[in-house]
Amino acid sequence: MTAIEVTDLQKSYGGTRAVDGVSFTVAAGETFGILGHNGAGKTTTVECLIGLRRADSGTISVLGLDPVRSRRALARRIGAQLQESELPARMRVAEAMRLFSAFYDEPDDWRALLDRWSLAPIRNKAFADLSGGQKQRLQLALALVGRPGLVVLDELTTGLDPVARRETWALLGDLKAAGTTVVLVSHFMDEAEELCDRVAVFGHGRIVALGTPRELIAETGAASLEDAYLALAGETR
Ligand SMILES: Nc1ncnc2c1ncn2[C@@H]1O[C@H](COP(=O)(O)OP(=O)(O)OP(=O)(O)O)[C@@H](O)[C@H]1O
Repeated sequence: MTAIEVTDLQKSYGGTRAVDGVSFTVAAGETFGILGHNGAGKTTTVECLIGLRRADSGTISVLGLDPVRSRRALARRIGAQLQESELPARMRVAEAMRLFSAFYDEPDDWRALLDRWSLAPIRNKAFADLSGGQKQRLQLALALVGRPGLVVLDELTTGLDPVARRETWALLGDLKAAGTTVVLVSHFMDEAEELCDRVAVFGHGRIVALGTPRELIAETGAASLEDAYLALAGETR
């Protein structure tokens, strides 16, 4: 089954072509990585996927829905952790979890999620007083509280310490085992190699390579996805 189908997506901001004819599909249960240099169009693409931005042209289907026309219906079925999303400064961790769980018909147990994401000890802290990594973990727990079938994670582990990063990988492994479809935007090639079934390498608003990490490594004759990425990225500059 196909979870996401994107065909010839185009999006410009004024004179800047952020996304310039991108097409890809993501199968249900797949972990799909979106890689690429700063400004390659990754965030714009995922924002179009979840209905936060309207594409100039092209078609997008997410869980069988048009993300712009069915934005509210889709919001109940997907979880998103985006770069730099903010909560009210004074909102406390537990309060945010309780509030978000109320948006969904069959939410996960938010108290259990606090434990799972090591947020229980800071449950009474205000959002403004959290460290960058704590904010990140909270955003992720909030993205999962509705038990979504699809999660979109933009720079999931940026700002996390090495231990928290590995813990997050393990939790993502659990999500995958539960059959959740994951779209993961990342600058970490070790993360993409470990977690993703397939990756798309973006360059200047286009997909310049798409395949399993193993395929991209074989195609470029590299020793790792990081080396394969550097070889591919060199071609896009
Ligand atoms: N709101 C905006 N207004 C104008 N230009 C924008 C806007 N958002 C993004 N852009 C431009 O669109 C292009 C693609 O940006 P986008 O954020 O999608 O890239 P990205 O691959 O996610 O980058 P990064 O890795 O730095 O997060 C860039 O040239 C960026 O400057």
